[in-house]
Amino acid sequence: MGVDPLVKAVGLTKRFADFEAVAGIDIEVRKGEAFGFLGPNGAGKSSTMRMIACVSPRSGGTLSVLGMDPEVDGPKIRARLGVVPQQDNLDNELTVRQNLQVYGRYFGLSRKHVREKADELLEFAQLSDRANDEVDPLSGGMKRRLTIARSLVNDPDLLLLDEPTTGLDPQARHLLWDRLFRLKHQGVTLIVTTHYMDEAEQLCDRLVVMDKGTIAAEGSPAELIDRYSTKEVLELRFPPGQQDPGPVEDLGEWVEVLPDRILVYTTDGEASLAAVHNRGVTPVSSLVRRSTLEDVFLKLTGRTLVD
Ligand SMILES: Nc1ncnc2c1ncn2[C@@H]1O[C@H](COP(=O)(O)OP(=O)(O)OP(=O)(O)O)[C@@H](O)[C@H]1O
Repeated sequence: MGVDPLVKAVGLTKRFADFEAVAGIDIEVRKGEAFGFLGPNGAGKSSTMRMIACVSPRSGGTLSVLGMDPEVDGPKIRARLGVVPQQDNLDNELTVRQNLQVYGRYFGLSRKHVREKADELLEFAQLSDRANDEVDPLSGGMKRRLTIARSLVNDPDLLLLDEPTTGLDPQARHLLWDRLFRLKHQGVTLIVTTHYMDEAEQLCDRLVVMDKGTIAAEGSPAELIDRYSTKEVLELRFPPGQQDPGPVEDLGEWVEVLPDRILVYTTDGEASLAAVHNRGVTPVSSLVRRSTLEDVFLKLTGRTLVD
């Protein structure tokens, strides 16, 4: 017998006037997994997250979160969620520690409990040495870690993260992923939205590829790559205006022509590259790499994730 999913949506829809931002999606998030919504800006990821977070009513379909209906039991559900919004909304006039403590008090937790929890979370967020500093001068990465720490004050059953690393530099992103990875290993169920394929690959056990309010595909990162792409990709760059795919069209299973490069989808990148050279075709540069979720998105939609 299966365990009931923490989130179950059937035909979930969000309309703004006559525009359908979420066009009837079905999802199931299971306990303990890291579930992702991968898609470009405007795909409907945040709109979906806001319905799950019980801050935006659905326009149609059914939705169950932690076994309850957000329309009926919004406050009860919210008390058991941790929410990391796209934009940090920390209180800049309070110290790092006070941000955690004040938030904990909202949940009606005792002062003693909140004090101990704050110490634990400061350590987790690697912010113990900044505990008494104000929030404003912190780096973007530190602020994000504090927002995540704050979302954990009530020991949530489900953590929702909307674009957790957008705007952070690579080092800050890796540090954040490491923290989220730890949470995952502690058994926290995560739902993440992202338009970064590397983030989805790093964090998600299972994800849906979202585009224009609908779900284009669902699976683990490896399954999706296996189903919608080839093992390897040969990237070729040509001088501006010379992106004619003709000479390489038959060197892989299929070829995608982007404004700045040609992608040859192939089982053996080095063999395809050798064939390119044998034909006397000379790209400015070439690269053989493994397939990623970006390739999956391109195959499914004909567009790239990040413009
Ligand atoms: N309050 C609103 N009123 C009208 N349209 C909205 C509103 N909120 C979102 N939309 C539209 O709904 C679509 C989906 O937006 P949503 O924010 O859910 O996408 P997203 O995938 O999360 O992208 P982003 O990462 O940019 O937030 C967009 O076209 C957006 O303009």
